Amino acid sequence: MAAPTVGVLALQGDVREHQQVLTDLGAEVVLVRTPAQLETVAGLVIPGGESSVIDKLSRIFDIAEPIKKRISSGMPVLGTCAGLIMLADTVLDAIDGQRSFGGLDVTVRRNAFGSQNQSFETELDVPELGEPAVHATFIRGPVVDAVGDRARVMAALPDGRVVAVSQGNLLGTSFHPEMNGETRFHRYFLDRVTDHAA
Ligand SMILES: NC(=O)CC[C@H](N)C(=O)O
Repeated sequence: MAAPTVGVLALQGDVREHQQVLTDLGAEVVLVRTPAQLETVAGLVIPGGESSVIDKLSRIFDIAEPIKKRISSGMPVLGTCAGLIMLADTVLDAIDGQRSFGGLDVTVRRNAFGSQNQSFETELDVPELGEPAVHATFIRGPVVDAVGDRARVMAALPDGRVVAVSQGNLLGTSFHPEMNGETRFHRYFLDRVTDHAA
């Protein structure tokens, strides 16, 4: 089967890191900034960065509504860190007027682990992905404060704080798998893309 064509939302954030992982996994990658580019992709990665900026630019570029429509119609999406915030139905500690695309039945709290210099890395058990544990980098990441009926916890820290969730074709992580040579989340995403296209 031909390699799936997937997009990385390229308004702001660590776009290149995601592009690299996806390309290494054999996907065709389009950097998405316009609704026309969005139409060419079968799935979308929303990178880490600053969610309030991604939100603002997505509205300026008139791509926020088209993304919401694609999410409602089942397009697979992987969001990391700011990307998870953009996927969450409810965002706490949002900057004034900040909106998300939504889709994931969760409430996230921005910057829940403190400031940039409180960034940390840890080994995270993600039962669905098996061994070895995921080496997870947290950089001013959000925490998932509440998980609604439609969403599912994929991973939590030992203290119980939820840091990875999925719902149908949507997957969000508080951390940055794209920064550690971790490919299993992107594989999971690409599998959803292949299944959705079938
Ligand atoms: N590394 C990140 O993506 C940080 C997310 C950022 N704190 C935000 O609110 O969007």
